[in-house]
Amino acid sequence: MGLTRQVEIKSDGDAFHEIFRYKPHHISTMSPGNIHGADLHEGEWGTVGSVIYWTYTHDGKKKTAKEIIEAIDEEKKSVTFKVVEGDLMQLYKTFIITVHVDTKGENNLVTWNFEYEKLNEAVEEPTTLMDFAIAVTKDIETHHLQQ
Ligand SMILES: CC[C@@H](C)C[C@@H](CC)C(C)C
Repeated sequence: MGLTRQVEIKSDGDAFHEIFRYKPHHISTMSPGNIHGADLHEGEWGTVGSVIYWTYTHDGKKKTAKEIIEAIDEEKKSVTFKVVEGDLMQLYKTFIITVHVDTKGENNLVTWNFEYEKLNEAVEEPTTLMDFAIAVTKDIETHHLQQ
């Protein structure tokens, strides 16, 4: 199962990619209502295999997610996170999040992609988490435009 949403940002696409690759721990200052922290548990920032522990508020509830960076494509400016622990694992067998920035045109197009398997048919599509990702995207854009 998959879910994809795209949103244009007016701020610099390379800077946006850098945030999710090298500085996810900066997002809590840019989107404090959504992201409370991103701690490096293993490896180095921005490397495949590194493990990041997120604390965030989604649907009004405090949640956590432990994610491994599974892939980084510098050329395509994409980062792929595999969720391995936390609230999402109570609903989904697997959950993979890819964030990609297309900086070709004069605008920058951010694409969020969720690939997931539900634990059972009653589990809903993660549309509110996608809304959350878009909200975080816009907060990062606002922060970068203010600089
Ligand atoms: C499911 C945990 C969240 C905090 C993941 C974030 C990107 C990896 C969020 C912005 C979708």
